Amino acid sequence: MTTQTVNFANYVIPKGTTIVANLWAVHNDPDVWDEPSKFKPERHLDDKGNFVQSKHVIPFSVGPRHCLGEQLARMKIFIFLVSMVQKFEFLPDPNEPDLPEIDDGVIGNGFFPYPFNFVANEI
Ligand code: HEM
Repeated sequence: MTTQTVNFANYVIPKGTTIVANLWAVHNDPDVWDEPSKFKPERHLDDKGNFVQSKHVIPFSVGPRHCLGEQLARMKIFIFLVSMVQKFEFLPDPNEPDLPEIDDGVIGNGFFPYPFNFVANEI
């Protein structure tokens, strides 16, 4: 929250305004990412297939107010996803095979895809 009125890039931000960083814009910056709205996990691999960390991927934000729960969240997401893909095969719902576009969704506190159904078959 601004503690005083701020002049920034031709905008006047009044005292007491809550500021939220637009991390979606960072993750979809066409100056950094080739076709940012396309699902291309290989963009994070080098030519030997090793993962390459990028300073432009900041879902937990950066700086003094970055997420305090980052390590816990990363561990939980890893354990959850690995457990799921070890036990299930995920397939599109045959009754609704068209998945929503990856860049189409609802903007709020984050950017969320529209709901869709899928089938999980136990392996
Ligand atoms: C995928 C999961 C999560 C994501 C993507 C995420 C993301 C973020 C982001 C972007 C911020 C900075 C918000 C801002 O601009 O002020 C933040 C702050 C924070 N997060 Fe998370 N978070 C996650 C999970 C968690 C968990 C599991 C915890 C606690 C158990 C947590 C605790 C916090 C706290 C305490 C702050 C405030 C830090 C401060 O203002 O100094 N987060 N988080």
